[in-house]
Amino acid sequence: MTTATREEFTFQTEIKQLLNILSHSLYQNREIAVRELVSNASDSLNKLRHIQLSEAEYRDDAPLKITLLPDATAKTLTIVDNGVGLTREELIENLGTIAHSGSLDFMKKAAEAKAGTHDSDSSGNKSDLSLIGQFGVGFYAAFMLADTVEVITRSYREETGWKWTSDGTGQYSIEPVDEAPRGAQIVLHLKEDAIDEFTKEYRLESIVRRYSTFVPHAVYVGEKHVNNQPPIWVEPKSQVTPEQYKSFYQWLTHHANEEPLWHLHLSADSPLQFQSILYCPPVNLELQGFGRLEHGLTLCAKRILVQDDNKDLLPDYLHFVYGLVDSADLPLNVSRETLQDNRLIPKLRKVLTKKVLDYLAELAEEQPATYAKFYEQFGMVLRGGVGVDFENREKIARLLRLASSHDVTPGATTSLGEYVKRMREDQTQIYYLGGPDLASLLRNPHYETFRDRGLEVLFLTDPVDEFALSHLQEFDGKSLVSIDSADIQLPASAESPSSSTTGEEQGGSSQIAPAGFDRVLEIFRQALGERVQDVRKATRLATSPVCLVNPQGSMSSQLQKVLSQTVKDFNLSRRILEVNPQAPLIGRLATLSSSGTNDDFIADCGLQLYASAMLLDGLVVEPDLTADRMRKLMEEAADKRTVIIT
Ligand SMILES: Nc1ncnc2c1ncn2[C@@H]1O[C@H](COP(=O)(O)OP(=O)(O)OP(=O)(O)O)[C@@H](O)[C@H]1O
Repeated sequence: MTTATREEFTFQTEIKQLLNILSHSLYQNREIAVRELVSNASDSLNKLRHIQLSEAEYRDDAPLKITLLPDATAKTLTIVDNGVGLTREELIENLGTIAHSGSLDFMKKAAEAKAGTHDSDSSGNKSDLSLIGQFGVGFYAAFMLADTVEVITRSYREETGWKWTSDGTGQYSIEPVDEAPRGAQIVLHLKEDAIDEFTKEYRLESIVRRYSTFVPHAVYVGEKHVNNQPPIWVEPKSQVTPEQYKSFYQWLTHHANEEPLWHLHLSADSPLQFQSILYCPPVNLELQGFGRLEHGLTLCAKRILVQDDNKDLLPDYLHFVYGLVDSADLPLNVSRETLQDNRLIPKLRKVLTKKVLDYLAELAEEQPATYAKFYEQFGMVLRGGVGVDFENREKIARLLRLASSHDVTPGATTSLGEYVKRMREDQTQIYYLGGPDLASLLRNPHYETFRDRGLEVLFLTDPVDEFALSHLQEFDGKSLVSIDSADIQLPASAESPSSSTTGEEQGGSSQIAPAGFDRVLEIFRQALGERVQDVRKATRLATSPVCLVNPQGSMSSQLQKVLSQTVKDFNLSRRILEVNPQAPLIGRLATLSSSGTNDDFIADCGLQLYASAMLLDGLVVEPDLTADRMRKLMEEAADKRTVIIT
């Protein structure tokens, strides 16, 4: 018999806010309250099972189970488990403060939904509140159904129990009780409008089937065992119906009414024994403004849950994959802590990663439309793997989809494999160019010669793709080069349609430079000084007067631009200014250079052409000097026009 008496406590402020949202705004989602309470009961049974495995004194013969007991007369629904239970301190700590991520996450989403920041869900047309059901609301969901909630509990470590009571407004009380079986009974004193629905056994059965079929413990409604299906991941693929795959997905993800984009059912016996079902959701919630999802994979040992959010079983660039992995090679009493040192995990990760990447390659080949949908949603995450997973980078590179000059229809993409198939026989490099959008890339001076010679260029409008390709360096034995770099080698077979654009270095006929061209180069060189590494005759321009080339081995312009915006004190590499002797402006400057009086004007043109070329790469240099020079050049041009008129 305990001597302590009833004590009153006040909820943490965040809980008061949470309770307020729950009891008012989620009427249509309130069946998830049952899911949350069953899930908590299941967690508690998992904890007890783990303790029983390692500590003999807590073992007994009672089967672990969860029971839902509706009582229409008492207007209650009670969820009973014989798990670990809670001590008085645990009641205060766990049910009086928000210390766990699920409820906090929920609060954030609910606040966003209220503010109308998101207006569509995964299917693109329902209210955002349905999305909220995907986040663990936790124990407080009980107040969606109940006016008053009682928790009668006894911890496995104690002889006597406790009763926690609250009406969900601001306070709760705790008092000792003598008679309490081990575990917890959550008694929901149902709200008037919930009594009818949540005291009907058939209704509760259907909720349990919908949300809790795969809970790894027996769930009863009254006397009836409701979730008595075998775990589908241990069944042969041929025995599992599409409906079962779907409901397992919905159970794992909490994404009610959603079908996965694809699933992968794996089974292996040696050298590793495991079964697994992996799923890809149809949409990437991270693209819809939700923060990074941290779900991980569910890990089981011989069908018994070990961890429900293991993030070591797949690399980060596959973190969008949901699923379950069950291995008989894993000891049952393994804990989160000892798992980190378990040598099986890296082995499983290696196999699972390979299987997912192989499956994606197969999907791309056999169901290109589904793969395109997948890539649209998750390509941005996947491609990050090129830079971090050395072992699989070629496999990931094969999965990339990029825009290309081969087909410039907006949205059209190609793969590196397809590019290589279209390459000329004597082409040794894969060409790419980064820029802000397709329209600017098509107008980029560097592209001119490739366009004229019919050489395909990959257009990278997202710097992440460029980072991926620059990490990759090579694909299928061909080096990947940005066409604004000096490392470019054009195939001899790609003779320009007009011999004038074929450069000396490429083995074509040399461009005939007008008299005075060398003098122009000299004046440009002097004017630009340290700004550039060199000024030289262009070998790759058709009509533009100049272009800036990145010296051998340095980063592409686009990457430098991104880094200069993000890295403090980033030094742009000095580039080479290539001057096109065939451009009318350069021809005219060459003629003017015969008289020394035009040197200043030619120097100004050189500086201005350099500033404009940098501008095309999105970089603004010396804005004050550039603006002054522009004004001066315009004044000169205006004066000339005045002379002509008068
Ligand atoms: N039936 C139960 N038996 C024992 N402890 C429980 C039970 N239900 C809840 N708890 C305790 O209360 C805590 C808070 O539960 P709640 O459902 O709000 O969050 P959670 O399950 O920890 O987190 P999340 O919902 O984010 O996964 C749990 O972590 C657990 O310690």
